[in-house]
Amino acid sequence: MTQIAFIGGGNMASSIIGGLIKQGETKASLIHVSDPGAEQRSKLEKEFGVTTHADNLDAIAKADVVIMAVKPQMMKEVLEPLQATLSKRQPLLISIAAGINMDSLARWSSCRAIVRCMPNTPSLLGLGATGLLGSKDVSLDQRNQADSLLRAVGLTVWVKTEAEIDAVTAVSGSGPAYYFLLMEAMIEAGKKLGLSEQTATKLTLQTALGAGQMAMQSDVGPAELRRRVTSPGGTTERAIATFEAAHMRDIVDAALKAASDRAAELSEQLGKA
Ligand SMILES: NC(=O)C1=CN([C@@H]2O[C@H](COP(=O)(O)OP(=O)(O)OC[C@H]3O[C@@H](n4cnc5c(N)ncnc54)[C@H](OP(=O)(O)O)[C@@H]3O)[C@@H](O)[C@H]2O)C=CC1
Ligand SMILES: O=C(O)[C@@H]1CCC=N1
Repeated sequence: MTQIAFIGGGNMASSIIGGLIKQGETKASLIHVSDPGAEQRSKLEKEFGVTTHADNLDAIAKADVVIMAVKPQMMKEVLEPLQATLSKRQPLLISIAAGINMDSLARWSSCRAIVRCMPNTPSLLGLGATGLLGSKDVSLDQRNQADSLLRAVGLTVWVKTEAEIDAVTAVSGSGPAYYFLLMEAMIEAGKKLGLSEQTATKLTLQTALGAGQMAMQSDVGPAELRRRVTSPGGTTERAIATFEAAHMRDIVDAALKAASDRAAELSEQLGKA
């Protein structure tokens, strides 16, 4: 049975661990997590029943799959002390870090089989979206292993280049935050129009859920679904005209370009180390 080590047990690791266990993809007893925070370790143990370690080497001792879930800025200093062990054991190394390229991961870990992936936090609910990219030495079995781990927590999409991983980061890795921002803004606007915070929140969240489900289940695209809400001469038309006049599409375009550029910039800066 596949033993999985998570190096770093923060937000994204917790979302994936929670998803894996809830979806029954793996048993908690097969998951080892290392994190420097004693409080964080105890939270992970209580919440998910996984085994935790303060020392990263203890977490990877028997791992078949090592999932690197530390901040990009920490990756080099976390991987290098593990290099001798990783080089000897050659587990499948999966990195979820934004902006750390294959070349850096290979240099710092000495692993041959590497999968770079970009998940997102709704993985916790089994509703994640993950883009994956395999190194040339990843076997078909290892690709399938990475795919089934991430598929257990949502949708998976394989891409062919690191630039595409940066684009995935901009669209779906960071994406939940954009929707949360829109929700925050709608709640505030609803309050200004006289709704209580509780009512504005309930309506906003249910509308987001409904719109998402409808877009997923519909045989027509978002543009047509939007058109069906927009009665000629009605209320939606005025709201949409206001968004368009404020160049909302240009704002979204610029925001996603900024996220993707930042991933490439991190890759360049941190890869030099
Ligand atoms: N959050 C998200 O939505 C997404 C994040 N990612 C990627 O996931 C990675 C983690 O991000 P996120 O979960 O948000 O960040 P967090 O800060 O929540 O998690 C990182 C964890 O790593 C721990 N850590 C720090 N130093 C070490 C070390 N030496 N050894 C082991 N663990 C260590 C941190 O502990 P402490 O806090 O005590 O320093 C923290 O608990 C990043 O690379 C990010 O790019 C990818 C997709 C989406
Ligand atoms: O903000 C970040 O850098 C990470 C990567 C994608 C989502 N969170």
